[in-house]
Amino acid sequence: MVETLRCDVAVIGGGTAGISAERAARKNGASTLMIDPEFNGTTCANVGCMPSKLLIAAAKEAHRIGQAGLFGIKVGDMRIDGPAVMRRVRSERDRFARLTRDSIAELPDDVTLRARARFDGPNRLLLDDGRAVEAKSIVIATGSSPALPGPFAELGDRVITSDGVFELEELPRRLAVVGSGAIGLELAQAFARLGVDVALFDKGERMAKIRCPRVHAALRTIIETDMPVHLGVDVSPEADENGVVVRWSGSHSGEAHFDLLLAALGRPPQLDGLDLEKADIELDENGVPLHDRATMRCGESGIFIAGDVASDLPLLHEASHDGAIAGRNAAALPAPIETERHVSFSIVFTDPTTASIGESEADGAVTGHADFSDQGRARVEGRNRGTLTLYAAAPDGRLIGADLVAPAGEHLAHMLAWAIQSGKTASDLLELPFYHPTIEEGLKQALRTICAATPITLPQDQDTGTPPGA
Ligand SMILES: Cc1cc2nc3c(=O)[nH]c(=O)nc-3n(C[C@H](O)[C@H](O)[C@H](O)COP(=O)(O)OP(=O)(O)OC[C@H]3O[C@@H](n4cnc5c(N)ncnc54)[C@H](O)[C@@H]3O)c2cc1C
Ligand SMILES: NC(=O)c1ccc[n+]([C@@H]2O[C@H](COP(=O)([O-])OP(=O)(O)OC[C@H]3O[C@@H](n4cnc5c(N)ncnc54)[C@H](O)[C@@H]3O)[C@@H](O)[C@H]2O)c1
Repeated sequence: MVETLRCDVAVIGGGTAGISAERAARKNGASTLMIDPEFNGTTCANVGCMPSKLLIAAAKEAHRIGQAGLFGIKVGDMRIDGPAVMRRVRSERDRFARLTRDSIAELPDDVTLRARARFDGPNRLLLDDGRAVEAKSIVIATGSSPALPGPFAELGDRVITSDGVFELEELPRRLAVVGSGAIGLELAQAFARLGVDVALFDKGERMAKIRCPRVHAALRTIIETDMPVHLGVDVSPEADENGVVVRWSGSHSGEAHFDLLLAALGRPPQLDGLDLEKADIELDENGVPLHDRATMRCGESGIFIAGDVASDLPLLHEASHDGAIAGRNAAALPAPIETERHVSFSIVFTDPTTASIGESEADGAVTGHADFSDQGRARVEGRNRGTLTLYAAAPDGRLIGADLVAPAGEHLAHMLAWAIQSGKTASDLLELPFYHPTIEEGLKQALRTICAATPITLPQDQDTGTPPGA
């Protein structure tokens, strides 16, 4: 006889989205169970956001020291101690991971189930420990995992993904990075700035899904100062006695030798083994349950989805928001509440920072540009590289999106995302104070272009001149 556990809301997956869903469901009065085979802390803490930012922090430091000469400061020979760099990445990473595990350990005892779950019906799950769970509603929060297609997988120990890269004891001498999305770009630049001989490849023509050609061209120029970039190429990797030989063809062709290949080829949702055919929900062409982003509900069912597995915006803050929405609505079934979603934005932690916010050059959108190569504060700091394109709706001049690669880009991206979500126009922003001398002043150029291109007026009570270097 199968032991069957019962609850109001069962959550499959104990990562960021699952933890948030369980918390929201319990807060809304539901009895909950959260199921995960490991409860090993989140992807973000173990192999995602945090270790990648730790590696980038080391690279940034090395780069800054390398730039010291620009300011007349002589620092002598810099030596990068690769094993020490990787040790700090891991020890700080382990601390973050431990904190996420501690927060799971603090949950009431009867909430967590250490097992792998699969559907046995729309309201029933089977666990790999032989037990079953019956729930009024179920939240799928199983995350995503790195893609490693055939020719890459065949490289054996000569290929790594983001799951293994932070375990390297030593920095490789020569590294091929295939995939110029967020993961590939961030890690390629970090390793290059730590002295690794890196080359970056992508079958596509656009890095980090940047929409504006002008911003993309600036990004490419910046990345090419750190490494060769091969876009629009088919990559054929092959293991040899010294490492990996990479041959490429397409927009151009060539061959080069590396010690290791980092595959950053996307992260498909983790749906294998969930037996979704028994869940009685509709799937899209990629097998992802169709769902409404306002409720995270799958059709009219009692099943909800949250985080990377939903394949909407595989980002940490979205996973956490998805989870809160799904958990609350799973508890509120059958009366889900619609939530207006945040303006979308993604920040890629290159130096300078790359970001895409909101919508792009939709029909009739007006664009404004700002260039940071001669911007005052950026020049003062020797960080004067990058450009920004703002998109505004015509004819009202309401800001709808932006693409940028710019110094202080993560802060500009937040300001712009908040302004867009608040429905501000270019003119509204120009009425706000801009401190001098700051990187933020660089925005004025783009905002003024938008005012000039739309019927909205430049604010009458503001100076339209520019302080030195603004
Ligand atoms: C290298 C890297 C860098 C990143 N950097 C950033 C960044 O800077 N900013 C940002 O916003 N995002 C970043 N991300 C993305 C971010 O980490 C993810 O969007 C986020 O962690 C997804 O959370 P999740 O809850 O969906 O998945 P996870 O945290 O992976 O949780 C999924 C859980 O489901 C469990 N599970 C799977 N199958 C089953 C099953 N059948 N039964 C039970 N449990 C199951 C797994 O064990 C896992 O614990 C990065 C990702 C990577 C890889
Ligand atoms: N800073 C951040 O917020 C951050 C950082 C890292 C990751 N992430 C999240 O993780 C997700 C996954 O990141 P990712 O970079 O792996 O995926 P991605 O989908 O962003 O990029 C994958 C890239 O690999 C290329 N590619 C795929 N197959 C290829 C092949 N066979 N040969 C050559 N190129 C190939 C694609 O053209 C694409 O440019 C991102 O979508 C992002 O949401 C976010």
